[in-house]
Amino acid sequence: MIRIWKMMNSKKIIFIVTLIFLEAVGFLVLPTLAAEILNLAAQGIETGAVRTIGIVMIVVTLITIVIAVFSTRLSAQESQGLGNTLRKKLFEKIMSFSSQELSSFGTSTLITRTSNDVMQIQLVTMLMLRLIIMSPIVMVVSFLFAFQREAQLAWVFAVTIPAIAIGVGLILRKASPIFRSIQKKTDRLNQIFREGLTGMRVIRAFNTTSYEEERFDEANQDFRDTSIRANTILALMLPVMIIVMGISNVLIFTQGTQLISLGIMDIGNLVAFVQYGVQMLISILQVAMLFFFLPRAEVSAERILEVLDTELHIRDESDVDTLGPVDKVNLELKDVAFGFKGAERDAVCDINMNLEPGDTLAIIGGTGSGKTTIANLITRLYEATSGEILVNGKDIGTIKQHELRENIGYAPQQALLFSGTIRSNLQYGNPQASEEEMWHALSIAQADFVEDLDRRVEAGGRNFSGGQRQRLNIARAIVSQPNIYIFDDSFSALDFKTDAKLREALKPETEDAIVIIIAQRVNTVVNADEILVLDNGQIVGRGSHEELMATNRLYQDIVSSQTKGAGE
Ligand SMILES: Nc1ncnc2c1ncn2[C@@H]1O[C@H](COP(=O)(O)OP(=O)(O)OP(=O)(O)O)[C@@H](O)[C@H]1O
Repeated sequence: MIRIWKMMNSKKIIFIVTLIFLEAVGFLVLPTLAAEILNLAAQGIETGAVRTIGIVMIVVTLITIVIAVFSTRLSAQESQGLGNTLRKKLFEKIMSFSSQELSSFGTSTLITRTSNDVMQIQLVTMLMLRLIIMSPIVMVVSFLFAFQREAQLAWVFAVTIPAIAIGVGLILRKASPIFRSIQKKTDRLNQIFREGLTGMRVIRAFNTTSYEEERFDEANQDFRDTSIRANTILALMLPVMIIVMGISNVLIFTQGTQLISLGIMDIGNLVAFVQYGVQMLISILQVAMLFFFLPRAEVSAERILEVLDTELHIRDESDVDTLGPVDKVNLELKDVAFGFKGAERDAVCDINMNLEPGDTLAIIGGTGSGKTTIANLITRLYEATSGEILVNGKDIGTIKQHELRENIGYAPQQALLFSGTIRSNLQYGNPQASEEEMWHALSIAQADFVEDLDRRVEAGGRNFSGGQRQRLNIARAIVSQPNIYIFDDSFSALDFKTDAKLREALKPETEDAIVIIIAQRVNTVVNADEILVLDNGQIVGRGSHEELMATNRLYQDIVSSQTKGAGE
């Protein structure tokens, strides 16, 4: 928590503390002034002095109110600002995560950490700035004022303060672990809710809606019961406070009236003393309240720092090399292998290829044979476990990730669009793309369904069909005019005719570029300069369509299974 608080502007915090100090002194001076009025009135002293003190009280109150409003506003600004900084840092960090880090956390918890956990920190920071700073000041100043008013009654605090401290301490001990667990339960609730939302179609198709509802109800009830338990314990604070205040007042009044009857004490001082006593007890209670929220915020802080401290698996080294502004590149993979953490065998191994500008390479293979993994290795979304991937002779691990990816136009297997417009989606590929370039890319991608670049795109592109999304993804890759095109199963939803037309239109566009086409369909790969046949992560055949037809058993099987399928 301290590490997170250190992210705040220390000068502003000092300023806020000063304002809060003035605010506390302002409010606490009032009982003393009121006591003076009562004392003067009891002694029958002329009204002029009483009026002067009254005016001073009004002025002090007004100034204190202005300070209070100002300091509350600044505290809110600072705590909101901290939330803002945390969300920004988290977002930037998560955006730099590789697939490995993303899957090790999971999407739900990352969302909870960026939203709910940050809100907990904001809340506690606001409380901290107001209560934790205000309360000790109020306690000390109240004690000093009370002591100055009547030193002989100050012993009452020796009874009441330990009593409230013990009561609050016991309650805290019981409640803290419960508050800690609430955060974990929030996570679980979010996870189930998210799974339910994203998997809604599958849930309906498999008729498992009631099972999902039960799962959600269980987590929801668990969350509710824990929250009720925590709040029930929290509610004990009030009776503790009332009892201790009652005891405090009885002691002060019985002792105070004796002192008054003995002529040692004035009536005004007794009233002021009672008010200071109440202020002190309220301050203790306020600090205690903060301790209720603190364990939850502490857990939130740990969870946020866990994300921020995650060591990036793939990152730019400090002495990064540069490709420079190039309009042609060659790409070489030398004995590349990659295995997922914990997997029994490598997802791909012994991958070799050497591609020059203008080359078209196709990769074909069954499900899970490692095609997408190769694309992810070239784009450096995965880091090769061994071997080298070279662009213009430079290892991609030594080039800035941003620069590497500037040279790659990638149409992923799961065509993804962002909420916005078709224009904004195409500009993801190239922010400077002109209207003409965008229409040109759309026409190559055979996206003839687009009539308006400003047509709305819903989140994930859900208002487009799978095939339309694919074509827009292809157009986005073309708009970026890269030196390396990677189409990962991007033509699978296109009919044979459109697939052929698209590849034909793409040819003049990619004369100086490397094109890698990943596909399961023979028609899509048949014209490539070279076809790699992948099986279980290994290249089991390479050559042109004709060469493979003559020599490669697996390729022959794929072709015959597809021609049979087409003939049926
Ligand atoms: N995140 C992951 N964690 C662990 N293993 C994975 C992960 N992603 C893929 N794999 C495994 O790696 C292997 C290669 O997967 P890859 O996605 O490259 O196959 P693919 O040839 O593209 O398949 P498809 O044509 O079905 O998309 C598969 O055996 C798969 O189970």
